[in-house]
Parts: sequence; C-alpha cells; structure tokens
Amino acid sequence: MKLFVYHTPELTPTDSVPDCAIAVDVLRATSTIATVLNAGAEAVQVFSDMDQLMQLSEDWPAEKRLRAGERGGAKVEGCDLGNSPLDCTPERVTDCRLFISTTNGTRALQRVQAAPSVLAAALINRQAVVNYLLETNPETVWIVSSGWEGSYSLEDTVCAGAIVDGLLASSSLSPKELAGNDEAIAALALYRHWQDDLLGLMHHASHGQRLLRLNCHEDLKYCAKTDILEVVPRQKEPGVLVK
Ligand SMILES: O=C(O)[C@H](CS(=O)(=O)O)OP(=O)(O)O
Ligand SMILES: [Mg+2]
Repeated sequence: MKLFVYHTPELTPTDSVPDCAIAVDVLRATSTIATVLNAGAEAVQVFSDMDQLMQLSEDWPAEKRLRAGERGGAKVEGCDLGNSPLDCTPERVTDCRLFISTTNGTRALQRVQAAPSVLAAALINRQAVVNYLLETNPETVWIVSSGWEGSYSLEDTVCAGAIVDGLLASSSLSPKELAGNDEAIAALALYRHWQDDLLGLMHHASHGQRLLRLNCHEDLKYCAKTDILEVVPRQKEPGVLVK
C-alpha cells in the first residue's frame, strides 16, 4: 500500500486516480457525514452547487428527505440543517437521505468521485477507516484534505496523519515504505505532536477559530474526538455515500 496526502482537492493529480480516495473534512463535512450515517440515514448525497441540490432533492419524498446547506459556516436559507454533526440525531435522520452542500468537504468528495473506492474520514471514525484499509489493502490510497477555500487546513492534515499512524500501528510497514509523498510524513509528524491535545490544535486552526466566532464550541469538541464511531461512509454511486 502506498499512501499519498494532498492538502487540498486542487493539489491532487489530474492524470490519474487512486485505488482508494479518502476525503477528509474534520470541520465539519465528513464529521457530519459519518455522524448522520451512523445515526441511521439511508444515504448522504453531496453537491457542490446549492441550486442543483434543491432541484434534485425535489424529486425525493419529502418525508424521507433532509436538505443540509452551509455557506460561511452558517445554514443556508430554505434548508432543514446546516453543517453541524450535533444536529444529526437518530430521531431526525433515520431512514432519510441527507442532501448536503458545504463550502469545502462536498467539493473534495466530488473531486475524487471517479476512484473505484471513495471513503469519507474524520477523527471520529479514523480507526474504522484504518480497519477498512487493512481489510481491503488498496495499492494506492489518496487522503484528500478539503482545506478551506483552496488553502491548507491543520485539522484535516492532522486527521490524515492519524490515519497514517493507525496503519503503521497495525502493519509491519515503516513510514518510508507506506508514505508515497513528503506530505504523508509531515502529516504523521503533526499528528504525533498533537495526538493528546487535538482540541487544542483545533483552537489554533484558522477554521476552528472561525467556528468559535460562530459559537460552535460544541462542534469543535465533538469533531476533535477520536475513534468514537465505527462507521465507514463509502460511495456507492457518484456523489452518494452509504455506510
Ligand atoms: O461548515 C463548516 O465548518 C465549513 C465552513 S467554515 O469553514 O466553517 O466557514 O465547511 P466545510 O465544508 O465543512 O469545511
Ligand atoms: Mg472544513
């Protein structure tokens, strides 16, 4: 297995696809996607464009449909939900399809949707994703950080490092054998430095500070937890993820 880390979707190669692509958006899209599927949602369908989301979801039975829209960290007018994983309770989401569009995470997932295997990872389901990789053993793996509007994000890179660390803990590979690029080694170092204070890292991160200004303290605390869910969101058709 060779694992490559990319800091934003735009940095991924355009002339190849990996055997397995993992989109990471710890704050908050992939934390929300893992949480909503774990809570019993039928599926999550991701959109980079809000108008397309509203149009396409119109054909879905209203009682089985939830629309989640976020722009600038806040809920989009006309949607049922924003992008907080804390709103994804079983009472609210069971058997529903979540149609979601966010600033960064949904774009990352669309960027890699041509890969044979596409997963969504966050800190809350890191070990479940590591176990899935160990079971399926893909030859090439891309971990694609969503970043923020095309720039680097600390929290997504630390999650990439947590996945690398989890793989190393359960395999005989050395970092040099596993890492396909320098970014993978750097992500591992970042995780090993912050693994005991991931919430502290979030408070340093520009994205975390943005959410704190929006009073999303509880979102940060939740998204900073590690390995609390065993769900692995997997793409079953382009843009549609199930557990
Ligand atoms: O909703 C979020 O947390 C972010 C937007 S912002 O950085 O908080 O403004 O969207 P995401 O697509 O989850 O990065
Ligand atoms: Mg984000």
